Amino acid sequence: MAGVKIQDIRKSYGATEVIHGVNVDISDGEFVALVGPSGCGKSTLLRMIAGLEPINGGTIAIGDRVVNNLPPAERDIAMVFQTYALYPHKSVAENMGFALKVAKADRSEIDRRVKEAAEILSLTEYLDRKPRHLSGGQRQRVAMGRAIVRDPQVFLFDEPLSNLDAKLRIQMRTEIKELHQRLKTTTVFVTHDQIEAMTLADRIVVMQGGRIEQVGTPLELYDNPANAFVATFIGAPSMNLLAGHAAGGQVQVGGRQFAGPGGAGKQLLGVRPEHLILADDGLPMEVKVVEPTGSETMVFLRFEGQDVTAVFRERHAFESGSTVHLKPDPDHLHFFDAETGMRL
Ligand SMILES: Nc1ncnc2c1ncn2[C@@H]1O[C@H](COP(=O)(O)OP(=O)(O)OP(=O)(O)O)[C@@H](O)[C@H]1O
Repeated sequence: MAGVKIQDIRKSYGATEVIHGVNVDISDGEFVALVGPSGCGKSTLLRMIAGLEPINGGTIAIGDRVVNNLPPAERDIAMVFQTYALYPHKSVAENMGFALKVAKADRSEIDRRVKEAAEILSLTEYLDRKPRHLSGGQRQRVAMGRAIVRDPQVFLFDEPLSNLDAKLRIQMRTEIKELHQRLKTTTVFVTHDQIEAMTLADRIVVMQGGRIEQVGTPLELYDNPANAFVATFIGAPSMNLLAGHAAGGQVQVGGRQFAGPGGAGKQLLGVRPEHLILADDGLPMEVKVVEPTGSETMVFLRFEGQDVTAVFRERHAFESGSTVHLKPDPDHLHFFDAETGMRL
């Protein structure tokens, strides 16, 4: 096994630079998720680790080998794609063993490894089937099986769950997590789904516009987002950002004062939906839509021209159009500079 060290990596397509000097140090055995909105460069970064895209600057090392100029086959990695990329005319067993066959491994060794991977992934009874006779989840497992049999130093996943329906996605997410707990192979997992990143990863790299916004454990990002972008990207529903004005150590929002971080001028008061409390001295907000999910009540509101979301553990039957008073929990406030978005 091996870690992955990414140092000052740059990537351009023609004259346009799309990755602007990225640094990430992934430990041996760690599960790291790359997240960010569409076009932020996460797939490009993954493909550079895989050797599928040339690098324009910086170095990538897997273990103690700099791999910049090594072709994919010599990097000791295995990649699982969104489309699974299975051979339609080969059986599950042939798909899973193909890379070993190409590498001229012994027939008995291939059989042994394929059987072992099939066992881990509950695919044993499907080994003779063709991919078209499998469900989406089973195909996904074959794609993972193909990666496992090679026993690589690093697994690279490029949005592997995005073709599955919601229920299967959650099931496969758990399977991937169990697999990682069992094999402890260093993993880099690209997704645009922050929940997937939160639930799977040891650490998350949040990207935007070809740059890293923040790297941290899921709860570090949730509790201490470095800026307003990370604050709203991590967590669903998103953190509310209320326009405020800072002076004399206080931040004024809607005529109420909150103990702030200091400074003067425009600031954003960040509060997560679960940290809005019903209170008579709360901020007056207009109820737009109420969504009861059974386990909780999600409420969409308007406050001084801004959209606000609140989530309650209890059931509430608020009338649409009515006014409720909600107070940001003083123990869970976040403040950001309104101009730069940086945490204060
Ligand atoms: N072959 C290419 N030629 C030119 N520009 C490209 C090429 N491939 C990607 N890009 C650009 O590079 C940037 C990063 O793309 P990338 O696919 O890595 O983003 P992403 O974060 O993975 O997005 P998505 O979630 O939509 O897949 C985008 O602006 C994209 O338009």
